[in-house]
Amino acid sequence: MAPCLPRLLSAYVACAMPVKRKLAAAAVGAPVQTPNGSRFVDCPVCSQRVAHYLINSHLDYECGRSTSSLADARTEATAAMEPIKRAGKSTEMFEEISDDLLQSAAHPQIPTSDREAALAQQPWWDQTWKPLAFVPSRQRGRKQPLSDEELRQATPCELVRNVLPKGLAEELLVLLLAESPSWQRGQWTMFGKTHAAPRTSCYYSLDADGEEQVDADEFRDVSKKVERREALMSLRKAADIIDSTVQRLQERVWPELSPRDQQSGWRSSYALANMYRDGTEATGAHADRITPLGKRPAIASLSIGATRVFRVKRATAAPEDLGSETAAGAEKVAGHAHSPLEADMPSMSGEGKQEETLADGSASPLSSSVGHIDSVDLHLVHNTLVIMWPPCQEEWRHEIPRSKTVKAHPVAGLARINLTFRRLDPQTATRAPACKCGQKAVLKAALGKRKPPQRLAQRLAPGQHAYYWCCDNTQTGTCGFWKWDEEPREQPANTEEQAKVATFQPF
Ligand SMILES: O=C(O)CCC(=O)C(=O)O
Ligand SMILES: [Fe+2]
Repeated sequence: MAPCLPRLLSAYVACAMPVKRKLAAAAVGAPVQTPNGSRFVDCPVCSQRVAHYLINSHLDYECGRSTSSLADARTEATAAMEPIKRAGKSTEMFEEISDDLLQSAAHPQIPTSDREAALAQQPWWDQTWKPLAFVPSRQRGRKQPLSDEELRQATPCELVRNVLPKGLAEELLVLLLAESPSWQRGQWTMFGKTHAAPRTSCYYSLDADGEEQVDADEFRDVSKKVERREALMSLRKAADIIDSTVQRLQERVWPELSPRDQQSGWRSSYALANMYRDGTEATGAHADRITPLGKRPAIASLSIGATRVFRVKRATAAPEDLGSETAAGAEKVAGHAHSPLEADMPSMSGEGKQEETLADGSASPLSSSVGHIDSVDLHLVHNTLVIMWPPCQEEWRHEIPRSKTVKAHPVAGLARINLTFRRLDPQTATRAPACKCGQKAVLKAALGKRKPPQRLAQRLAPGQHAYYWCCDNTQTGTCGFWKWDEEPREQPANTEEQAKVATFQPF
């Protein structure tokens, strides 16, 4: 009987958890609004005052669990260091991260809204609030700084500084630095030649919902070489905070979101981790594949460790739209050492090919204050989140260029770890047609000269893109399969009333 007890207990806890959360959520009173606009609720279990959008995360990870989460964090850290010790390498760097750091991960979080409110009171040019976004100036060799607001207006990207509590960001960094030696280098074959990605990667599952339906390798964002693992506890904690952050900010870009995100609030289902050991490792210009994510995905990208430049550039048409498929595109991809398996289309950054208007014909949203901007460099310091809102994957490309001047992090040195939190869309992934090679076709947004036929154009709402499916066989060459996607986006819920109904409720 006795050996069954722990199992029974854990089964009880697993069953009781959602009940505890539901009961507790039902008992949460109306949020209290502070003069700076932050909203808090009192936790009905431990009475702690928590930012209202963090109550679920608090109930799941924090409430009454600080001692056990500290113990869990220690166990995880020790386990993560094992492979390094076995390989005879020094763990000194990790041990420098003292108990204090692990303990701070178990302390109640500083409500993000409070911290943001305090930071927002400082002008963005203040010493402690350095600009992180720059428009490269080709004429004078000087870069023009952008405020975070200007960045939001000029691109579909948004920066969130200090997104995680400090202790959690450092705990995550230490754990992932320890894990990363076992990550894989993606590989892809092009015209019979195999290339290795100039970085190592790993998938971490956060929510298995629907994953089993799209487990086929062809839906993966990167090469089949890259493994998928269960997320570590600290990664789940981070994902929770990132989900809440994205949900809190999504109101501003409401009409741009996919109907699914409008209805249920964005939340991540997996994270793709990348490790760049130093400035020689990179990611070439690409857009993330939308086949596994659905149209108009939002992607949240966390940087920890060394500071690297993240460059976003307006996309022109896909190479095939410009009639320059294969050789030129392949060369560009090889030049960036970037896998076409993870890129929807190679970057066509050549000046003169840039469009003056967005793909839907509308003018750049920021023409008035910072002008039409084609390219922005974001200096991603430790613990910064970049949210790529739609239509970033449709109309822009992003990259981490190689660099000789990487700003080191005290713990990670020149190494940077990136986690892109993504939401799987099993519906889009499973309706992909098969191409003539017998593989699943991939979904792409039509840009530039590729205009949809009248019957499809009529069904598209203003600003909505047309999409097409095409063969993505780079190994033995494309079979030429190509087909318009006949399923236009549902009407977005863009009236105030609809928006209210559909806005994600924290519980
Ligand atoms: O490292 C980064 O910030 C970008 C990574 C990326 O674009 C990707 O994994 O698709
Ligand atoms: Fe990407």
